Amino acid sequence: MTDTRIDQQINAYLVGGAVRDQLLSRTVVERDYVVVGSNVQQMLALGFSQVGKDFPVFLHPTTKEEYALARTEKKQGQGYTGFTCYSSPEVTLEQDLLRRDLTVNAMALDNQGNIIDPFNGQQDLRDRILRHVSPAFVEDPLRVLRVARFAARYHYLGFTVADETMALMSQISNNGELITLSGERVWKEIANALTEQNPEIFFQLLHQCSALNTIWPELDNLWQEESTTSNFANLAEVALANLTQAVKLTDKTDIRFASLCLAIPGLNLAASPQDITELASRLKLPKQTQLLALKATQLHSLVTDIKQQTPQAILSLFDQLDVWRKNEFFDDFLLVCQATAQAIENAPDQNFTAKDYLKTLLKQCKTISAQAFIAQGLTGKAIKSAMQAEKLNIITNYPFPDD
Ligand SMILES: Nc1ccn([C@@H]2O[C@H](COP(=O)(O)OP(=O)(O)OP(=O)(O)O)[C@@H](O)[C@H]2O)c(=O)n1
Repeated sequence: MTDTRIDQQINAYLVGGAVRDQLLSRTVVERDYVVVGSNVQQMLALGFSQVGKDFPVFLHPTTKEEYALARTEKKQGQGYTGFTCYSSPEVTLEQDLLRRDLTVNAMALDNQGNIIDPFNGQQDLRDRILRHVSPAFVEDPLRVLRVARFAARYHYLGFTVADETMALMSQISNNGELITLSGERVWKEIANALTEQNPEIFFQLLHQCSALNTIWPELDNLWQEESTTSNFANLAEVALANLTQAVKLTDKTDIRFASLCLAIPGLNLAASPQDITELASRLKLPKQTQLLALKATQLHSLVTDIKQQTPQAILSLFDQLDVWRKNEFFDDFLLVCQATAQAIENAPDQNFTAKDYLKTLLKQCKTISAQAFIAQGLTGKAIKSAMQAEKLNIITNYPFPDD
């Protein structure tokens, strides 16, 4: 509910993603406003609370939506943080829109429903083009990742990046500006891109403009690595096919991320878990994301070659995945294996029997409880040994079914 008394006293415009998504008939998740002709004192007097520390952003007293004073930005130092913001009642709406990244993000809507569109964002929306607003685009290297992310999000609508914008993205990347982005920022963009409908577009574009080379060189190298399967020209195609299949199977970022990791040869070896750890510290991966990528790269081949596994190897797989305590983690691990297996076979709808087999086995193994052995008088380590033996027995008596 908006408070009309407050809204009548300021000159506010809906801006950015909300206008863009409204025009695309997509659900608007967040509404941001720009306020023209006001100042900090007036906003506070109207009951807004200030939240921005680098520039004046306020929360509306009733809706809690974000209202920022119109501002200009000027690049000072290197990288993402080197900006000076200037806000004053004289800064116009057009000046505020000019500092923005893409024309489709640089439109405003007034409270009468009029669209203010000085950079032809509506035309670019109709033409399905992501185009930068001004040469100042290059002042913020994060925009390289943002544009790739928007391209991934709107790919299903036919959006592409304008050639001249791609040229600026390459320029930023080749000038080494991406190094100034913190691991956290980069991971945030990657994680967001992974939630989109076509995240493979994000990585493809970042490769094309030479950004991937800096932010995730191990993945970028795959474009040079030949694939051993005839379905794919190089390992990058394998990685992106894994990801595309993972997207079909799940919304979970961790699974989608791990499916990409499986195509990276260095990470694929059980003997080199430190590779993931190194990647994790560089990209500031959340613990769970790291753990799934690590376990999936180390252990997925046991599932791919399930027919060759001894009962001991299967039990060891269960133990290493801590399946006795972590149901959901095991399910996630199996989905990573499934995505890769189906992608490699180029059979997205094929049954992944290894998953059903392992889940059934696990269910049976979980019926074994310590109680029965305690009742037999066993104590301490003997209980654990007896339980392991019983689990092995179950696995031995339930081999993987022949085709
Ligand atoms: N590096 C950035 C970040 C933001 N913006 C501008 O600030 C607006 C709001 O930013 P944000 O909320 O991050 O993006 P949205 O466009 O709302 O996108 P999303 O749907 O992902 O939230 C953008 O539309 C854009 O006009 C920008 O120009 N450059």
